[in-house]
Amino acid sequence: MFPSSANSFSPSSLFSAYASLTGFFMLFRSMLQDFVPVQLRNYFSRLLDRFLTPKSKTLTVIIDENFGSNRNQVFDAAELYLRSKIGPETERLRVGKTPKQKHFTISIEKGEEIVDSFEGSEVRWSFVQSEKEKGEQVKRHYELTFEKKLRDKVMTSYLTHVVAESEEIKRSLRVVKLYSQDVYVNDDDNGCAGGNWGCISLEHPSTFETLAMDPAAKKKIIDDLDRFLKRREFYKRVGKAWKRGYLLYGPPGTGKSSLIAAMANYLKFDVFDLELSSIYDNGELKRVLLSTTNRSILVIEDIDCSAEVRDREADEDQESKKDRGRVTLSGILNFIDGLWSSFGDERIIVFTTNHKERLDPALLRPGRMDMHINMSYCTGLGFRTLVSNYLGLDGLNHPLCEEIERLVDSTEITPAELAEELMQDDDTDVVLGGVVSFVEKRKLEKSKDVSICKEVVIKTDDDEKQSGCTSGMRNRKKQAGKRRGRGTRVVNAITY
Ligand SMILES: Nc1ncnc2c1ncn2[C@@H]1O[C@H](COP(=O)(O)OP(=O)(O)OP(=O)(O)O)[C@@H](O)[C@H]1O
Ligand SMILES: [Mg+2]
Repeated sequence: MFPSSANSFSPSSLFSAYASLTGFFMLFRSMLQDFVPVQLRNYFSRLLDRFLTPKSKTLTVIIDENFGSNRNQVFDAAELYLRSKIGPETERLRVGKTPKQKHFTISIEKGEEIVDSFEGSEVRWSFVQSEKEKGEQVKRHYELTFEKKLRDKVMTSYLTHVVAESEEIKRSLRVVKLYSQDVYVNDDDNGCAGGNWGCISLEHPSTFETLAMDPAAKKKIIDDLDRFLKRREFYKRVGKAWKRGYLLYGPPGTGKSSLIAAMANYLKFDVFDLELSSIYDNGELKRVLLSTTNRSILVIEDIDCSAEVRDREADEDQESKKDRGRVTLSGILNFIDGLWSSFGDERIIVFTTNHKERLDPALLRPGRMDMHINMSYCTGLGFRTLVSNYLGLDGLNHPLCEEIERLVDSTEITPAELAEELMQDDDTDVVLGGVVSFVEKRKLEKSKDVSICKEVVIKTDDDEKQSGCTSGMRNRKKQAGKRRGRGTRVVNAITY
């Protein structure tokens, strides 16, 4: 039927060979359709495909936007993670912003590819979005492509890394909230948790960089916070609630509230500002505290000014008389390290006071508050930080700064007072000249004050006892100026 050699091919013989071959395949196909079941036919067709299609060395993982009826956590994590991987080779991006967002949100456009490397291996991401059909929702997914041999590494370590990194990014983008019982706004769009707390965004600009404080003490606090965050497993192992307590004490205007804001901005923890005087009794305290959220800082300012929590023995007497309708120190201690302390995770509790000596020893006993931080009068180094904050100046570069630092070191003057002086004029020389006269005047006043105090020492003590708390926290702040210059000089000391 076929010619024996290539030389003997003629157009007519070729045509007849082609016709008979085609006839054979048509006959074979109709026999196949008539006698071979469809499943077997499909099987052979797939087998043939497998042998004929060249083998791919890569694997592509599809990450859909939704997982069942829920959002797919890996998709959301990839969306955030890939924002940080957008490089100069990307040609099309999407940008957007809601009225409440502070920053633009940038994401990759469909069809764009991003190359990422992880422990020396390369993976490729691309974003795919289906065209919108009538009545259908747009479907979006990421395709993650990598060499097949990397399958285990990508599916375990790499995806875990993507999720962890995205959590970190989320944390850094988070807007910190300030919760209070006195605020009636509770804007869910703003990410406020429910409960009986009102909430606004914490716009306090204080950070550890802007805080005028002894650098060593500042570092100790930052290290302590870092250690606390990393110790989830440790707290579990030793059977302790994952909490940390700080007692901030020192004269008015030395930065206690600023330090709390700096902590919140550093950790991206919300702040719950608890005004004890607005709480009716221990029962309400319990309800209020239980509605606080994880990763938060509970602040009780001027703890010495809550008369009920100054003396626990008196509390106990009162309790025995079934005197209800007030918050007691025992009620608070129960939440610090009593049975109720184990509620929630990653909680920080901060108490502030201007009069540590007036606190109940039960509050001060070792282990109750983990760190006692003395926020004291400004030091020369602290002044240098203020100069950089307020004048944008390296203190070493101005001839007056050295003199002021020396003066500040030997005078009891608060960072708040110096901050006020540093805002008096736009001209740096005028401002610093003003600071010199202000500090010198204070020094003089102080030396006169000491001689007067020596004469009327008993009266002054009484005054001190009566002043602080009875006038209430807010009034006390107004009095702060009058009481400037009192107290011992311990510079930002920390005790555990
Ligand atoms: N250590 C500091 N570093 C930088 N700025 C400070 C510092 N201390 C005070 N200030 C400035 O003074 C203002 C008042 O300080 P802050 O409210 O933090 O003091 P406080 O110790 O909480 O006072 P009070 O005991 O009256 O509550 C701050 O807004 C800030 O501008
Ligand atoms: Mg304060």
